[in-house]
Amino acid sequence: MIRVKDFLKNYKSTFAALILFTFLQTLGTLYIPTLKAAIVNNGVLRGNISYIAKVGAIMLLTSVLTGGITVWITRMSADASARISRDIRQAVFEKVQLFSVNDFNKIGTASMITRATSDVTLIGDTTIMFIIMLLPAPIMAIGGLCLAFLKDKVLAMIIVTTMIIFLIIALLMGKKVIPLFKQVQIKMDSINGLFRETVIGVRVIRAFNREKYEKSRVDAASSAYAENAVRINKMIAILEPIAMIIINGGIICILWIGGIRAGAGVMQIGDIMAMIEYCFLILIFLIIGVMIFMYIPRAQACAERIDEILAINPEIIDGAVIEPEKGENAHLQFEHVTFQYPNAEEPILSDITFQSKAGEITAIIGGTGSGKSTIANLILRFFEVQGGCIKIDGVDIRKLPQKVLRNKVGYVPQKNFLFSGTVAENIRYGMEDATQAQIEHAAQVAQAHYFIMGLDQQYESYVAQGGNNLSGGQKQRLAIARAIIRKPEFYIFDDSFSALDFKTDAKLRQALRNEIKNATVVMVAQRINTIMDADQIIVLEDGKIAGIGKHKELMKSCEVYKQIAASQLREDEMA
Ligand SMILES: Nc1ncnc2c1ncn2[C@@H]1O[C@H](COP(=O)(O)OP(=O)(O)OP(=O)(O)O)[C@@H](O)[C@H]1O
Repeated sequence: MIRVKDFLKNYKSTFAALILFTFLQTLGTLYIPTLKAAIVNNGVLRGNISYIAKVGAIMLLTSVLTGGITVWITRMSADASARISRDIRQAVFEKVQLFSVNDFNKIGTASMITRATSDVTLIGDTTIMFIIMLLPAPIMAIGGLCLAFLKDKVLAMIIVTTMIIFLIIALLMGKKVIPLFKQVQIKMDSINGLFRETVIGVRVIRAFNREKYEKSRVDAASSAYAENAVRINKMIAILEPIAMIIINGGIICILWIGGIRAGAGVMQIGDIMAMIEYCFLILIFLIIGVMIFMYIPRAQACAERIDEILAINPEIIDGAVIEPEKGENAHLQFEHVTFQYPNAEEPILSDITFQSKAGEITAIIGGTGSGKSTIANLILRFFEVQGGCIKIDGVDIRKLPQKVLRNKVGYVPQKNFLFSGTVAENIRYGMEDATQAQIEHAAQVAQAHYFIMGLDQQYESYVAQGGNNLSGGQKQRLAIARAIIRKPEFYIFDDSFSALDFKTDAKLRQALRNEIKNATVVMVAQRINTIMDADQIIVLEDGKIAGIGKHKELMKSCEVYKQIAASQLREDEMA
């Protein structure tokens, strides 16, 4: 199983180069106070101008080199951060493409979005902050202390003491802040979830005047997030002045004891200056390091959340049969299919058996919640059956690669979903290389051409995300055109004509008849009028087949069908 840390391993050589250059940059930074001390001790105090010029030139060169290295490190690390985030995001996206609906439910849509966006960014950013801000801290501390001990052991001990005091305070704070950091992304999940719901459901919220209620829910989630952030920031805000007090305390001690030692002739003025700079550099780098260190558990939590996605073994696995052979077998067969949703107490479908030949229309009708859409979803293998099997040309669909299976199907879902883009792009979604003529033909069959021509920019008119700038019937017709353009072997219309008026419904079915001659059609419907001329009608009741046959047969033999018909048809139509 691939994990987040494996993506970091791909950048081993970049990290090695960054570590090496960070080491050189830190040494360069430390070398400057050493040179300054030499200038003061041997140049300024002795009036040796040529020494000042010589060492000054070395100092200038060191500064330029260190600056150059810093620019390189910043550029390389930003580059690596962006690439790491890209790699992780791509892997998450690829993995998610294999998920069944159940697999999606294990994480939840809102959390999935937070993980694929802000969690990934945070991992990339923290990796880089780790290299350019945290890594120099120990190098600076060890290098700085070595140089300090070489100059004067007593003053070096002052630096050690300030470091220890600072680290104890940082440790105590870390214990409080780190758990708060771990909470941040979880709180972000709930904000994302609520925002998503309120944006998608904005019309219902307004229609029911529930803005206040929704606002209170969003406010509660945002306040929880803000509270957490405020507590973190308060801690960090305290850390900085404390660190400055410790640094300045250390510098005062160095000046005081250094002054006494310089007076006694044990050390020189330049060395005291160098010690002050070492103390300052070590502690500043330690403060930055500690702050970044506190971010690491948050990034770790993000990595664990992404690992959770990458670790999910997709419930639905591809089979190895590439193409079922067409023979004597029915095009579509359901054999004693039983299905139960996860966490449901009872099966939604029990012992469903029927078959359909190429060129036939099989309609499914039944009460709300009787399992009609579930049958459609099972053909597409969005879920796995628990008992029996579904066959295409005699081959169990579990033996087919999902791509092969779904390439055969033109699916019009119950909830029509369109993508942001143009009308033409939305129809072309069914067939990538469709020509304009094919697009227009599909739209004509779907009875969409007329309304498209009435739009401002016709086939180039803009469709908003989810198709929100179109009416229900217009969306439905575009979704039908998107399925028709595929010229598939199977059509699944899941209650796809419900938003159409009777006249358009009839015209569309007439046009479809000619278009789908050799295809197998499964048509879920609520209206008897829509399915009356189907080759076979399956009547579902509580997930079981209550009757199967043509309209006239069912009107005689199936009580459930008769009841549905009686509720929808006039007496003369019933007769
Ligand atoms: N993803 C799911 N998880 C759990 N239960 C589900 C899920 N989808 C549907 N169900 C349940 O399965 C039953 C059948 O749902 P299905 O959508 O197949 O009914 P339907 O006959 O198409 O209904 P309708 O005509 O109202 O669309 C319902 O009781 C529903 O609550």
